[in-house]
Amino acid sequence: MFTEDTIAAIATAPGVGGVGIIRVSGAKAFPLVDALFAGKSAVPLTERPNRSIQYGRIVDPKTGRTVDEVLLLLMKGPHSYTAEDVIEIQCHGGPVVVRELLRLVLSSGARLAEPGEFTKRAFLNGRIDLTQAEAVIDIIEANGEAALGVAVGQLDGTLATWIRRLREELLTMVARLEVTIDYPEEDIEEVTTAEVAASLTPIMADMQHLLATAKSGRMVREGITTAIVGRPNAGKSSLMNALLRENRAIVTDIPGTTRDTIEEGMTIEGISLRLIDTAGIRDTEDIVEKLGVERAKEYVSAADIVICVIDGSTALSEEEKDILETLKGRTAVVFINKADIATAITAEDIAPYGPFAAVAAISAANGEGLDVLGHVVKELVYGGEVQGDRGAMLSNIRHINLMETALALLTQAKENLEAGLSVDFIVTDMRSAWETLGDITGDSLRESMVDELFSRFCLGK
Ligand SMILES: Nc1nc2c(c(=O)[nH]1)N(C=O)[C@@H](CNc1ccc(C(=O)N[C@@H](CCC(=O)O)C(=O)O)cc1)CN2
Ligand SMILES: Nc1nc2c(ncn2[C@@H]2O[C@H](COP(=O)(O)OP(=O)(O)OP(=O)(O)O)[C@@H](O)[C@H]2O)c(=O)[nH]1
Ligand SMILES: [Mg+2]
Repeated sequence: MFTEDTIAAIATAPGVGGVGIIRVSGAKAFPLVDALFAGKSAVPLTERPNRSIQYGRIVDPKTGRTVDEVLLLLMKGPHSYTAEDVIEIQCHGGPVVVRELLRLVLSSGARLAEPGEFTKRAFLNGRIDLTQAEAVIDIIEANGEAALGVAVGQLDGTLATWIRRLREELLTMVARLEVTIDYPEEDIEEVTTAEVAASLTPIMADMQHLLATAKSGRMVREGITTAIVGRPNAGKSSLMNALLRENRAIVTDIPGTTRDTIEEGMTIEGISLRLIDTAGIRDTEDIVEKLGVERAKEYVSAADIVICVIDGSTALSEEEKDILETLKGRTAVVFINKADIATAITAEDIAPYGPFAAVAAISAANGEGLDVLGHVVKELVYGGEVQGDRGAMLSNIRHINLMETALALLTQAKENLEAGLSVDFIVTDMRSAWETLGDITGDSLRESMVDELFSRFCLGK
């Protein structure tokens, strides 16, 4: 265990709430809080049952005044969140009470915790690995039920277990190769290199399998950028409002109403979407509208999903045909809008420009047909071979990059093995791959990386 400062912070969100929590962690947590606590019993907190709840008051020792009526949660290390002695002071949830209690704890010898420091201690004390610590941030920042599911899955250590197994297997192979360096008898080396090359194959397949989850993992974790495009007056802003169920964007019957892009978040099937309403695409002399049209095109090229809104009350215009042409190879949904008043365009008219993820007649005015979007989102995220919640999943770009690097190193090592290159080269690449995988879990500890990572946490976590 680390003999470090005792740290304290407010663990609950700022503002008014039912209960507020001040968390104290470190070797002095128990005596420090004891000096402020007054309950019925005179038994010191250290001698009371571990993991018990104690009722009493927090009293300012300088003035003798009661600050609040509280419950204390006693958790002795190593079985606590930080794996150190932890006391939580649960008080009434007002900003002033919470601040006063924190002030008292700090003036009694605790130091204000840095952002993420409680979780960092849990990591440094070996209770959790880096992927689990990152899962804690992801749980807090989850943008929808799906992202929460992925984060909770990572918190239980599934990903870490996978990676540790891969590392063990690599290390075994490295050891076998190193023997041939020490005893360079030709025949042993030949047999060993052939065997190692063969056993690299399933390891690399596992890594590829894990990387195959990355695309959907990332979309779930980060949300899906969805751009709404179409010609002026097609009903893009009306669609945006219908999806959000609020009058967010201005709607008029004047073509060219939306000039700048408008962004808003929503969840669909538990997955977070970043909806972007854009300026109707047309040739225009108006400088502001022209810039809006350029911006619309940029957003379309960067989007995960493009929703193309077509005005279904009149025949397909040349502008609309051009827009449809630009969607080749994209995940695109074509909504033939205004189905409540007319159906001058059918799905068959659109099909030749496809394939599209979906083509549907809708009405932004009455909401008809909009549920198609949910199916498209689900198919995009969970479709194909990768399922959402089975086994380990990669969703964090840091993990994805490291996994790709490790795989590239092993690919190199395998090629070199097969080409009969010196075993020293191969061992170097395999060791690098082993270290790189260790950066994912934090087993190959690099301090600057760890500091950077925990600084992204919020205070009190
Ligand atoms: N009041 C409160 N609620 C909270 C937390 C907290 O710290 N305090 N947590 C976080 O902020 C989360 C819970 N996470 C926790 C994780 C591990 C341990 C813990 O004591 N682990 C020990 C004992 C495990 C056991 O009893 O099986 C261990 O791992 O050894 C506690 C909380 C969510 N809710
Ligand atoms: N009947 C009917 N009218 C609609 C529907 N959707 C939009 N409209 C009308 O079409 C006109 C244009 O709607 P907007 O949502 O502003 O169109 P837009 O595509 O955002 O237009 P720009 O911002 O100019 O590019 C408005 O008068 C809307 O009331 C629909 O589903 N049915
Ligand atoms: Mg608009």
